[in-house]
Amino acid sequence: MPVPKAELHLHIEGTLEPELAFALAARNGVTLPYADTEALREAYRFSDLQSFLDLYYSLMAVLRTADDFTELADAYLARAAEQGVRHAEIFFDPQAHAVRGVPMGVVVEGLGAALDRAEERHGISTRLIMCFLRDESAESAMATLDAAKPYLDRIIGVGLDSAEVGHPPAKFREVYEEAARLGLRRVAHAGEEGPAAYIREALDVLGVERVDHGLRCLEDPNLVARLVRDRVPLTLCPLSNVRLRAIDVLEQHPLREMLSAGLVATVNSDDPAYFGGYAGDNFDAVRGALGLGEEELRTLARNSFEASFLEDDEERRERYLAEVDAYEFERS
Ligand code: HPA
Ligand SMILES: [Zn+2]
Repeated sequence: MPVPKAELHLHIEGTLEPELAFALAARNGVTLPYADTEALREAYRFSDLQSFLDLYYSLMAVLRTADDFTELADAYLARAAEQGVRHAEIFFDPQAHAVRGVPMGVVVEGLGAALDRAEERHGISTRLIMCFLRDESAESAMATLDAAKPYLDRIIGVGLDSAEVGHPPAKFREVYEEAARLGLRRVAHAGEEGPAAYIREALDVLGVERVDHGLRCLEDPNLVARLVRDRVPLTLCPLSNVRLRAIDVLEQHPLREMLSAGLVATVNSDDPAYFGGYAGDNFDAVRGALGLGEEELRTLARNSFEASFLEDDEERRERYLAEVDAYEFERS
């Protein structure tokens, strides 16, 4: 069994495997512009974030009913469990569904049905975080937050994703202020393709508690010092970074330097159906490419639970951490 871990950066729509996409397309009478799953996989060659997002949004056309979302989440949880995931904080993109006429309630109820039985079926505790699309307007984000109000018993926080450059965090100041008033946790993608200044802005203006990606913090030593001092976790996604060309090859991923610098780095899968691997695959890939040792892997696993939003269940967090401490790595 792989090392126990929490997954903190996972877009549920990015877990849509080609086989399920075609099955849902057939069920819902949607025609996909690909002959078969193989032809679809051929399209998974990305040059940057936008080239991925174009495909990611277009494939969502197959997700129509609450059952579709239940099936999607259940398939993810089954795969995650095989890879040692014990706790998952799952993103979803309500605006990408609302524009297609699939309302918030359908998405949340559908995902919720899978999450409700995740513990029993897959041994995974879960939380749900809704993301705003940063290339849409702040007004649209605010309307989305409003639409989520009947479902806040199921949603623990807000995030910010989609095309980063040209859409700095400050655009969403009021939305995040309102989210804070509602008692929601706050995270945001920053420093994936955008500059280190966006990471600072996410901290200063949006009050985020965790930074998704945060890769480019290394360009600003003062920012790194601050992230270390305040123990702000970064949810890194190594295979994603290679597929979206944020870095050239995995061997050049700065994860090891980040750990040495004392950053609370975590390893996650982002959009595993598109980027070549789930959480455990990301651990294995960095272990191989960077030659990480047992203590570094244990630190990554511990960090994932420490960075998780399990404050309402500290007993569980302690239990997971004890599992990590007791874990015996296979020598390779
Ligand atoms: O990797 C990502 N970055 C930004 N937005 C996203 N939406 C899904 N995946 C991503
Ligand atoms: Zn992401």
